[in-house]
Amino acid sequence: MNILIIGTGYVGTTTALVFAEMGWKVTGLDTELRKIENLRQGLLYFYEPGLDEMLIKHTGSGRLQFTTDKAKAIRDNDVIFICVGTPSRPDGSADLRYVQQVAEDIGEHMNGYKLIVNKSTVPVGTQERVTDWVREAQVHPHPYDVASNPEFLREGKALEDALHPERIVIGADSDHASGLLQQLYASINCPVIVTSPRTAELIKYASNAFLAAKISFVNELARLCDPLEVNIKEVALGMGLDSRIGPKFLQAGIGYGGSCFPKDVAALLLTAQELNVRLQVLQHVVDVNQTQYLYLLDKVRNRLGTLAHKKIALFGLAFKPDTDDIREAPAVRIIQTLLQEEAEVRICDPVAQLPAELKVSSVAFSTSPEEVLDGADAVLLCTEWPMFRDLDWTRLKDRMSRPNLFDGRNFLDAGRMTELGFYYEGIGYK
Ligand SMILES: NC(=O)c1ccc[n+]([C@@H]2O[C@H](COP(=O)([O-])OP(=O)(O)OC[C@H]3O[C@@H](n4cnc5c(N)ncnc54)[C@H](O)[C@@H]3O)[C@@H](O)[C@H]2O)c1
Ligand SMILES: O=c1ccn([C@@H]2O[C@H](COP(=O)(O)OP(=O)(O)O[C@H]3O[C@H](CO)[C@@H](O)[C@H](O)[C@H]3O)[C@@H](O)[C@H]2O)c(=O)[nH]1
Repeated sequence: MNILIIGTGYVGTTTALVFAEMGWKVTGLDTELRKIENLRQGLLYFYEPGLDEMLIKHTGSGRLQFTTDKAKAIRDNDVIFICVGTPSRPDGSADLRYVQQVAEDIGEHMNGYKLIVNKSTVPVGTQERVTDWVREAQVHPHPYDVASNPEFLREGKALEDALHPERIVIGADSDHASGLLQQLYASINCPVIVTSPRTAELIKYASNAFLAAKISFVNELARLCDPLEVNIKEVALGMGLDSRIGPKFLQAGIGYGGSCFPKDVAALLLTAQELNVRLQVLQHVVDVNQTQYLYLLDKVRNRLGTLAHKKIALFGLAFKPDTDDIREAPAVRIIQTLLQEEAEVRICDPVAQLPAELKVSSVAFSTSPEEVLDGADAVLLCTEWPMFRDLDWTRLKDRMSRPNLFDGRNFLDAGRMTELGFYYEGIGYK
């Protein structure tokens, strides 16, 4: 079977590489020529550890090629994975315009049986809509199946997650389609759930919503830990050892960001609203997350008084370590609020870049921690890049005007930082 991956973003590129690694012949298709030209030369246009080596390996092995020629790519391949973006519309619903475009392209150019697999995160019922869009665009009636195969990889760990997933979910309404998909994934050793497309689509949203809920739960609890003078990290450790709870996603901080949780939680809430079902827990998950970064800023204000004309350094811009992605990053919201309050902001991140709207005179950017700390009234740690733990904090302290350290990820050792002479506050952790 030849595989076509449509959309060469995080998910598409990783999926293409993983199938090439499994020995399949894979083509990556995108509308953006610049991305395709880079990928052909073995160059990634985003930062994701491990992907570049694998890209060079497989563009060289001849198992992986990239193109912008959709008609030929659709004709030449039997299995087509849709990996395009499904961004939020202003009302929070998932914008399916790219999925629809791809479905129509497939319908128009198909020349025989195709297995169309949707990997993008899409609302329940999308498999049926894709089936219709393909049929309506067909020039000649060719047979096809549409299956759902949601992706669970994390940015920063994309390759590891895609090569060693904890489960594969296949939503198909034909044995032929689910059989082909199981054959494609045969060399991956993990539980495979074969279910209906609607169930598969909901499993994806439910998983992200639950993980987001874990984070908001622990974040809210961290706010209680502060006045109780209890350490949230120890509470989370004690809770997480119960296998029914588990230790992961109990790290309190400034809230979740990224291209998935905020968008997918919003889309699930909208689906429920359309069906007159109230998802009250999930609504509260959003409310907590939207105020969590402000909680850190309250701490800074309590310490410094007004933020106007204060020099505030931020360590970390990306929504999490090991990525340059700043979509919905809490750090960006923090910077916007600091600017509204007329603070002077300096930011250090090893790979993420400032977005155009933050390239203003009161914002300075550097990859050097020393530089951003010069004369600072406070430093706010927003992304737990390992490099921030390994810094010579004693030396850094001397560069600051006042050694105030607000750790938005509870990443540094509070005791050690206090011993070094910092005023240290984390989230539910001192
Ligand atoms: N980023 C993640 O970690 C992650 C993980 C799991 C699931 N998802 C989901 O997977 C989907 C893709 O996410 P992503 O982060 O890879 O998106 P992305 O924005 O990085 O990439 C999407 C790609 O699709 C291309 N594209 C758009 N329309 C096209 C068309 N008509 N034909 C060909 N290419 C087209 C774009 O140019 C872009 O390169 C989303 O639904 C997302 O929610 C993302
Ligand atoms: O204990 C935790 C764990 C995470 N986060 C934050 O949560 C956000 C999301 O982190 P993570 O889930 O690691 O990254 P994503 O790449 O957004 O991956 C999520 O979203 C993807 C897209 O749907 C899914 O495929 C993944 O399974 C799901 O983990 C980040 O801002 C983290 O800082 C916390 O605040 N506390």
